Amino acid sequence: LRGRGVWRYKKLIAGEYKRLISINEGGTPLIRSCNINKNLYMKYEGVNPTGSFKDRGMTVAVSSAVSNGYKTVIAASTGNTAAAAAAYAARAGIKSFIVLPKGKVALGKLAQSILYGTTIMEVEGSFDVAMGAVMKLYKDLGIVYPLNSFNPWRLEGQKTIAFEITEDIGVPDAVIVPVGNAGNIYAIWKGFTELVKAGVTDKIPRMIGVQAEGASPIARAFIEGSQSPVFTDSPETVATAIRIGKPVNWRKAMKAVRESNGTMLVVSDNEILKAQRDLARKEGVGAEPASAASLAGYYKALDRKIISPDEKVAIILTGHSLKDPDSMGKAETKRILINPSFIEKIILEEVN
Ligand SMILES: Cc1ncc(COP(=O)(O)O)c(/C=C/C(=O)C(=O)O)c1O
Repeated sequence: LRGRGVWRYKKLIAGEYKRLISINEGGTPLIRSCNINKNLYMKYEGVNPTGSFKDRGMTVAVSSAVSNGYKTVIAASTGNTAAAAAAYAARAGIKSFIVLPKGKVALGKLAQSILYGTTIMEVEGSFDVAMGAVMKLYKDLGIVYPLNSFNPWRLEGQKTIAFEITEDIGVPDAVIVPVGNAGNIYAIWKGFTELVKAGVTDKIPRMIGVQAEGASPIARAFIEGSQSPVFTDSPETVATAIRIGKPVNWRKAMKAVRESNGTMLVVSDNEILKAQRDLARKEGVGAEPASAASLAGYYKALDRKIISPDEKVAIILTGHSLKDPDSMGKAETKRILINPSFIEKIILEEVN
């Protein structure tokens, strides 16, 4: 394997692997902002093989599955876990099943899952109905290997985001992560704590989790200071990747945020869509709405003086814009039907 990406850190990834299933995931660019704030860095996970950070966890989890003789993997998903599970299972030559909330998965992710040839099972209701079914099934059947982020090997892969950021810019003052099922914020925090334990670094960034207003059980609990979240059966947000009402890893997320002296923030769908346009139109970076929640969270953190403009901050852009064409269509831009002879006139009007 080339010396970049997730398996560059093989020695720091727990577990023994007879076989590595890799599509050269990881090693993603950390892009410095040029028009929002020079102290802001964007970890662009959209350039992973299936277009989201999920590939980092999937390479480890599927390598673990095949190394332990599993021939069948399963995952509930809002879309990105599904696409990644399908791709890595295909590469491993094993069968994959994904369970999706019917009609609630962004088009790009559904199309990917179809292309990769997984078996798609759709359920009525939210992602949480799918998650509940998978949890029950793998406990009862035992013949399928679960790929959701309660699977520790997923987190072993995703923690490499922390290693790469540290190699690029050192330990930031804060890291802002969009939170759905809540595995990723914990995995990234775990990565930073392991670097301190290994004596490589001497500080942990403040971990700031961002949830969408209509799907924010953990953020609300954190803000209200209550011990456990109030789950919802009907999460709602344009950021369909994080439209999760009963996050399985909520305890882990709370631990990461509390122990890093971080916080949780709630952002509205409008703030998410504005942030998505800002990423594209100020930085040239195309991200899906859930990813843009981290920029919306950055704006809110600046506004509330949770972060100061001169602090070094990394935001995790978890998925590519192509995942969710419908959300891009919500943006507006000038689009005119013209007679070709008018092109010069229009351009001269626009640029003068
Ligand atoms: C683009 C994007 N951004 C953020 C998250 C939240 O990460 P977690 O808090 O670790 O869940 C997801 C999660 C998606 C799924 O849970 C799934 O694909 O089933 C995502 O796809």
